Amino acid sequence: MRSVTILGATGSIGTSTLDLIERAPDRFRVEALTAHSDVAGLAAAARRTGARIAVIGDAARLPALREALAGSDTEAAGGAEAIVEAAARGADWTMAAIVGLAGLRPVMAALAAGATVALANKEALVSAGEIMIAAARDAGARLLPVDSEHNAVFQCYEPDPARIARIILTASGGPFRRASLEEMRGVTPAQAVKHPNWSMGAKISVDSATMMNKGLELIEAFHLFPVGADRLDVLVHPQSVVHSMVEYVDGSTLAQLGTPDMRTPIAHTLAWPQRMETPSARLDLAAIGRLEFEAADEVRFPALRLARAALRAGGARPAVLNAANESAVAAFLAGRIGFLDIAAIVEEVLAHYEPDAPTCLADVLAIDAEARLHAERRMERVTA
Ligand SMILES: NC(=O)C1=CN([C@@H]2O[C@H](COP(=O)(O)OP(=O)(O)OC[C@H]3O[C@@H](n4cnc5c(N)ncnc54)[C@H](OP(=O)(O)O)[C@@H]3O)[C@@H](O)[C@H]2O)C=CC1
Ligand SMILES: CC(=O)[C@@H](O)[C@H](O)COP(=O)(O)O
Ligand SMILES: [Mn+2]
Repeated sequence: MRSVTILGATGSIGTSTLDLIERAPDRFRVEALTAHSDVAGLAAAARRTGARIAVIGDAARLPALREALAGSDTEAAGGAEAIVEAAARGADWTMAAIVGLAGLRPVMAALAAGATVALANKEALVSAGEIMIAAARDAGARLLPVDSEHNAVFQCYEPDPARIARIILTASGGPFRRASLEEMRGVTPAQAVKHPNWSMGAKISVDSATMMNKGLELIEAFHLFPVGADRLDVLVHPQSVVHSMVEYVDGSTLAQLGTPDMRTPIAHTLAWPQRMETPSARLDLAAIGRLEFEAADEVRFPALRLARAALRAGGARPAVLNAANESAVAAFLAGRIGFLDIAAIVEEVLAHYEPDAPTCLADVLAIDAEARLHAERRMERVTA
């Protein structure tokens, strides 16, 4: 029986992971579940799975969690530090599905404990790339990619960069794939979170709409698959059926296909190196009929250009890009700035804040905090 921990258990990835685990109670035992504010969702999941500990990040909600878990065998804890401690308990397999840089310290703690970490939380790897990869290597921990594109590449990847010509990340193009810049100017948060193919949390849905998601994924791929930035490409594929491709020097291109259901890549990391059954709908290519592909447009989607530049520049640029983007997306979702302001704010922060490359986790956290202050100052100007 394998022990599992789910960081971000109440979110879109977290609940898909729980769904798989709860279908196979004889194979998995839940060590820890964490959430930020959703006490009811966390307590219900802990009761269903018999989790050893449930942690709520917002410490003010710990009394409510204790009450919701009264009479159960699950221990309750609260606060950001308690999430890090839960991650460090060293489950056999840990799902990293906290959204944003808030997930970085828990991921690093899980890696330091030598866990196998299934990584959905791309923002952590984007910001702390080299530091996280080195930490995993030093602890003998394993990072398995959950993000659908990276999981697809992982399934097609022969780890010899000399054999790989290109890694091609597919992108749906998001809800505004065909929209003009003028049309995008006035879109609302409700329109932006309506992804055409995937059901996901609000932040990543907005990232898909700006295509910053694909930019973050380029940086994520750079760290997971060391073939060099020049061999990473993006291709728009509106159906999200081909999840990504690896082109080899002999002209072979391998792709992984499936219906857009994250339970498939999650199950791949949960059972790896074996396979397990999932309830994901099977692919019916005859019913789909045709698959379409087109080039990405970095003029209408400047976030992609900014992320590519940050990837090429390296150093602190990806951490600054990510922090500014997280701040701007939160402001957009709160109705404080417009949709096109997101990339504009990120570009301005990148232009005015150029710290040295981080060499440790504390550096990454400091750069992240400072970049958010820069973004906040600029957003105050936009909204004044
Ligand atoms: N959804 C998807 O299909 C995919 C997601 N990803 C990545 O996976 C990650 C999770 O995405 P998704 O599941 O969509 O996000 P959701 O917003 O649905 O869920 C986020 C989870 O993180 C918790 N959380 C939020 N803020 C904090 C915080 N400050 N401290 C601790 N926990 C926190 C939430 O708790 P609470 O519910 O209490 O707020 C929730 O459990 C993201 O990095 C995303 O980019 C990658 C590929 C696909
Ligand atoms: C499910 C998943 O992995 C998301 O990252 C998804 O890829 C988002 O779709 P976009 O291709 O629109 O960014
Ligand atoms: Mn993805």
